[in-house]
Amino acid sequence: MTPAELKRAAAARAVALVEDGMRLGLGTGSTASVFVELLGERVRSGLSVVGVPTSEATRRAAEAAGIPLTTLDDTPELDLTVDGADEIDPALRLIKGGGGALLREKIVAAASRRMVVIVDGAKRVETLGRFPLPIEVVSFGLGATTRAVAAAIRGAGCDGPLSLRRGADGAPFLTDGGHLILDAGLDRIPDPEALARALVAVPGVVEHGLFIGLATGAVVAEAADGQPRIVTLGAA
Ligand SMILES: O=C[C@H](O)[C@H](O)[C@H](O)COP(=O)(O)O
Repeated sequence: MTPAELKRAAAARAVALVEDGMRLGLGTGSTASVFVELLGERVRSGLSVVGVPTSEATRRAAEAAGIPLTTLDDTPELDLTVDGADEIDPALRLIKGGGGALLREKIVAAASRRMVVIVDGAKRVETLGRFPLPIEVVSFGLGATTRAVAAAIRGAGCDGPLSLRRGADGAPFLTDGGHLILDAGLDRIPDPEALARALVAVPGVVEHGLFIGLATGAVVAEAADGQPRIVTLGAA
């Protein structure tokens, strides 16, 4: 089974959780984009929902799929957000932001009663940190902010290189909010809560990719005898 087939299986299972009239958060990334595509098929068959996209890319995909969109200004409380993740641990703690959408994703997840994560089995880890942790920062004061972030990371019992994310053209990657991303190669994050607290205390840090206490469930698609096997975690 390819990762793409597993992502599709997880997304298909999550689409079945959507009920008529729901207000949805629409995640970002390759797995969430399959969810948006499949949700669009249900909408075109008569399902009535509204969605808040977590990125400009998802906005474009949702519009193309015919999904009615709203904003958190008009719809400040959502019923369900479905989103991918870069890592998920047994406590449903996540690393997100590999695609740079972590800020809007976290705002949307926090506004949702439920957040269901859709991943292929390779994203499951015992300890978060193998995937570099994205940290969104403002460009003003980047040198000083980077030093302060490094100190916060060490203070939380972690260590590893910080690198400024760049696009394919070599220029610094800019998020939808116009910010920069530092990727922290930590390998292991023994205390994600402590690291999260330390990072948000640094002036210049806008958000980080640790999602703690936000996911209420997960749909994990694993390969078993050439077929996708769905494992659900939490309430999913
Ligand atoms: O910023 C991107 C998001 O957090 C994605 O949900 C995450 O990177 C997972 O993406 P994918 O489903 O493409 O692995």
